[in-house]
Amino acid sequence: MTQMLLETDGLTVRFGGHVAVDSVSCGFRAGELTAIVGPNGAGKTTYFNLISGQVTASAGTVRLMGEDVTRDPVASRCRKGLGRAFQLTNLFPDLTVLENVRLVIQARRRMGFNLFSMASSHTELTVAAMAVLERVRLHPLSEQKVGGLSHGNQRKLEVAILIALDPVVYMFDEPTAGMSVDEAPVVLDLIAELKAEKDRTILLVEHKMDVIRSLADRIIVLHNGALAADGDPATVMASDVVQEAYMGRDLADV
Ligand SMILES: Nc1ncnc2c1ncn2[C@@H]1O[C@H](COP(=O)(O)OP(=O)(O)OP(=O)(O)O)[C@@H](O)[C@H]1O
Repeated sequence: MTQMLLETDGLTVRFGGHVAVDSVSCGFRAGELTAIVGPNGAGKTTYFNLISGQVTASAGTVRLMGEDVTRDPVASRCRKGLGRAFQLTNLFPDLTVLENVRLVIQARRRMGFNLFSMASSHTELTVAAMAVLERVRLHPLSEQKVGGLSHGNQRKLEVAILIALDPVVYMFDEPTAGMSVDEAPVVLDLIAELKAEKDRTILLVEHKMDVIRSLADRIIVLHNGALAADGDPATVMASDVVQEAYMGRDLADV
């Protein structure tokens, strides 16, 4: 059986008396893109926050390649291979697009700053950073300051930074939100390329059905914080649970 890269087991968080994520047990395999769907307030973002470490679990576990990371802070999970697009954008607005990506590659390789100043390593890092920028079609803007980028290009840069980190688990929160119609396909094609690499797993919180249809191998549905459905897209989309959830009726009646 393909290895589970990420697993949550009984993952739960309570905010006061409210259970935002309710005992979610789920495994994510290499080569699989899982869309996480559900109505507003279902717990999708909170589930992502629990996995990436922004929110601490009240109960349950998160395992990354078999290792329990439930108590690890965000940065530690990131080093161990968990990559979430927005959390990584500690972008330096006064540095260029290229410099931002180059710093991430440098940090990943744990090279010292003295090495950075050496011409050979600097050139090698630049080549690697440019290759990443070409993948997101940002290479023509490599010398632009990040602070001056359009919203769509900043989102692309988030994806570039994520690729530069080379995680085993990619987490995307509505990756094309706010992008123009000609910008979105670049990011969606890139996610499809990452999926084709087969040795990663990709989690996608997404509301747009056309995006889900084109990319997802599997859909999980959260409702009131709990796992309401899990399976292949055709079956899940046709299920009562999804039909009812998206029509806003109470799932308790289904
Ligand atoms: N820090 C918090 N403190 C208190 N309640 C919270 C907190 N974070 C989330 N919640 C609540 O948990 C529930 C789940 O919220 P969450 O944002 O995860 O839903 P979602 O499925 O991502 O919704 P949307 O699609 O609107 O983004 C909501 O009722 C929300 O109000």
